[in-house]
Amino acid sequence: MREPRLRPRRPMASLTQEERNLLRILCAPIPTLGEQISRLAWAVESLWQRHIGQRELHRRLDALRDVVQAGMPQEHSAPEYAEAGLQRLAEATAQQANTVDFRPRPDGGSPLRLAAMTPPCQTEVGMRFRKVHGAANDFVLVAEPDPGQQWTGLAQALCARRTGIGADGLVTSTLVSTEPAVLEVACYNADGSVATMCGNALRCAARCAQEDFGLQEMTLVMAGVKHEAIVRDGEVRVTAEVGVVEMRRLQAVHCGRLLWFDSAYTGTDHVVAVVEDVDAIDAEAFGRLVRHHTDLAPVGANVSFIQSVGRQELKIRTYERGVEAETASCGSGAVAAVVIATTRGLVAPRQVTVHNRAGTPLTVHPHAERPGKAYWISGPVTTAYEGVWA
Ligand SMILES: N[C@H](CCC[C@H](N)C(=O)O)C(=O)O
Repeated sequence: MREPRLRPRRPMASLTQEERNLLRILCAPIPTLGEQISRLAWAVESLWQRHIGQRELHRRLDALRDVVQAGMPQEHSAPEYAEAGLQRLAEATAQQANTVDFRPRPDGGSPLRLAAMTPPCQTEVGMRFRKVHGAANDFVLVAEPDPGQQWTGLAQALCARRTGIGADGLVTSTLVSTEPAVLEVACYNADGSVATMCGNALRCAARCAQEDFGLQEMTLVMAGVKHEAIVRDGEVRVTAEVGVVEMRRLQAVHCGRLLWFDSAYTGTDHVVAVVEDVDAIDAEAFGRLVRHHTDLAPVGANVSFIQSVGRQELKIRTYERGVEAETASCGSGAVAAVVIATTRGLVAPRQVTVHNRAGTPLTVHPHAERPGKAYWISGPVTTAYEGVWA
């Protein structure tokens, strides 16, 4: 009988890491019944956390939303609410537009005559402009513009930071009547798109109307919507209308955590997320991703991150659609932030100070006659310089 040839045993130390791992698995002691039960319990628990837990979380959030909605007017929870809201806003807009008197005035002060009286923007050397900013949201403002001018391409050229004047947007302002004082104001984003509402642009237009015509109180019509404006004590305030508000409009993942964005229409589209620390957010990169979120397609939205920093105080950062960058402040965004913060119970429905990147806070307070439907946005406006675009 042949002797079995025994291979010399390799000492453990000479085994490779892979072999050692394999050995550990093969030689693992059979788990006791107790261990088997606890492993099963662990698997069930992690399954619950991952799937059922999420569902439970959503159930609780929905229940919470039901509680919040129970306190809201009945119509807000109906599915038709969003559509009805849009309809109401469209009607209100049409109505408001109709009430602006563009007809020639009996005293002969027709809009045309007024425009002829005011300094036209075109000079022999080029187009006169002012560089104005409302809490560092900066604009090229053209007063009494040429009515035949096409603005899309020109807005892009003027707003270009390296090759133009550089601004977040272009504002044109035309005096329509003096009694009552009404101006037609248009705002174009830096990419040439039309902004249907821009709180800071309106504030800048009001300041320039005060400089040009001595007006202190006036109506500004932007995209067919009337806004009240008051220039007083170094502050300029304008009104913003609030349309549809939708809580938990969309969800996005930030640093592995789910973040809800609520939306509020304040003349233009805004989505707002409440975060613990606005400074820890890359508002430019994350804002851009959310702005292009499929749930917001095709128009997208302005994206704000807000933080509660005390009683009636919020901190905000805003990525602006059309500027396609983070801006230093945003008026309609501040209103959207206050609307959402009020709905979520972070602030009371009174005046709120909104601290922005500019370090020049805007204050937002409910319109006394239309609480919940309109807000005042106040803050300073500065004319940096004037020039001629040749
Ligand atoms: N900065 C503006 C908002 C501009 C909105 C614009 N980016 C748009 O939605 O097209 C403000 O002070 O209200």
